[in-house]
Amino acid sequence: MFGRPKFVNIAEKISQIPKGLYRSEALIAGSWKNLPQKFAVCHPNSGEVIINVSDCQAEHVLEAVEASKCGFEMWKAKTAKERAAIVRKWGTLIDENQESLATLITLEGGKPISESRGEISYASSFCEWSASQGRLLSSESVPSPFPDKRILTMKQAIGVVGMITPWNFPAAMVTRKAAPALAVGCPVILKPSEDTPLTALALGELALQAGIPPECFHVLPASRESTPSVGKTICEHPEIRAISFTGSTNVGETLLQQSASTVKKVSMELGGLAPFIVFESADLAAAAKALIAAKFRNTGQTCIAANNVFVHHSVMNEFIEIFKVEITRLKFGDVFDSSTTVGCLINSRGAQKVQEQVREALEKGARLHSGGSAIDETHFEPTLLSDVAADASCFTSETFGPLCAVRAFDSEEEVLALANASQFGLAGYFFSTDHHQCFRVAEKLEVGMVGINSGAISCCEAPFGGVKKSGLGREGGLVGTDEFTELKYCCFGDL
Ligand SMILES: NC(=O)c1ccc[n+]([C@@H]2O[C@H](COP(=O)([O-])OP(=O)(O)OC[C@H]3O[C@@H](n4cnc5c(N)ncnc54)[C@H](O)[C@@H]3O)[C@@H](O)[C@H]2O)c1
Ligand SMILES: O=CCCC(=O)O
Repeated sequence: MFGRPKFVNIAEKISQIPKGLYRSEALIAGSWKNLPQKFAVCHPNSGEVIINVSDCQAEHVLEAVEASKCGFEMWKAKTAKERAAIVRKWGTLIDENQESLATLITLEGGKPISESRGEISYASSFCEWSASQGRLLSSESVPSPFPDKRILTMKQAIGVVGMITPWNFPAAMVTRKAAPALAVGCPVILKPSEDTPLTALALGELALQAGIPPECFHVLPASRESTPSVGKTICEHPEIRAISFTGSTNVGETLLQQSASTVKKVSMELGGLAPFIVFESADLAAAAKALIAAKFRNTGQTCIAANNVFVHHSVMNEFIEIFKVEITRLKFGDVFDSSTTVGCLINSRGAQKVQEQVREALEKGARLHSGGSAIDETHFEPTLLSDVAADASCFTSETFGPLCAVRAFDSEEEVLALANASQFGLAGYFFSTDHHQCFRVAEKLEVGMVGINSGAISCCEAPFGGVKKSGLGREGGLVGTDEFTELKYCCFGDL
């Protein structure tokens, strides 16, 4: 099960990607800018440098804003149908280049290649969905209380939008934001994660090929050092009317503060601490399979990953035995092998965090059933702990790695209190065959998304987002375009 990761021949992988999709320059107003300052993008599997990428600064944000101002006038003047055709084409091109884009994700993010292919399908689905959504922006007429007046509301594109995205879904987090923004008429200035800019730059090339005007899609890679000033410039620029961020809650808080002076519309998809509850009536085999999906997808580096697993004490032993068998089915190792299901962590800090959480949980009395150790700097064995103390750090903070931490509970009230004690509220999951309980618990869990007898909840048709410190706003679903529109009320008088 736990094979050693294989050496990846980076040059050979790159040679399989069409030249136009392998970019290291910034994309501003349709020009590929080879900037003198660069930063290294590495393959997390080995730490080897893939390529040095142009490092944008605050001045590049200003350049992109200037272009976007003209872009906005031109793009919003198009019909929704014209924009939809272009956004849909972007999705088609993403699908057509699935293998190249998946290779980039795996090279720079270390995601197992089969999951990277899945991410590309997920990413393109937001283009197709948003293209349709853009055509359905509705106006409403509400009966007026005055006989000579009429009330009409309309949704209008908000303007230039700044976007900052994470490394864990370097394609899907871009299209989940950019496709709806573009579909309603907003230009996009994107700052991708410093760990995974290559996927975003390839998406930029495909956006140009699809016909998105050069003034309307800019990709500004920036190093860890340059990112704070690039982010601050995006947040404080008065011409950028909305910011859409996905990433950690700490950074989200900073961006919220920085956006205050220009009173921007903010959309924040932040960290989670998802409870996964197995009630006594649950189908344990189904729950174990779902927990594998909810925990180990992207090697545990998912904002909606099951983090705090609660199992009713009456089924605990049986559940652990079933789940241990499921863990042995995971295939850990070479990220370019299509059968690999668990890959590497984004960097050595990710692996050290998991190691530290395991050490502390064991010290506090947890039992180790499987895994428990790092294989090398970025690879950590899929790990199962039970009897985890409620105050262990793997229960109080996002693990973001292949560690499954379980504790027992006695009653529905107790487990809801434990689950809702968190400051976070992104996703939650539970398994039960008692339909009364299903409704009760779904209503009482303080999260933005609930999986009821399901561990896989993401799709473009559903509204993605959290409550409490997990964020503000929703992406996808019927409301995904709302983040990029303003509601205008028109009062027609003297009629
Ligand atoms: N809710 C969601 O939809 C969702 C989705 C994916 C990831 N996440 C969360 O993201 C986190 C992991 O991703 P990460 O490590 O890339 O998060 P991160 O917050 O460190 O980085 C996210 C992005 O913010 C940028 N950034 C960092 N500091 C900044 C600053 N001072 N100003 C402006 N930008 C800055 C980074 O360069 C990156 O592009 C986890 O907490 C995870 O739960 C949430
Ligand atoms: O990591 C967060 C995004 C994952 C998802 O969209 O399912």
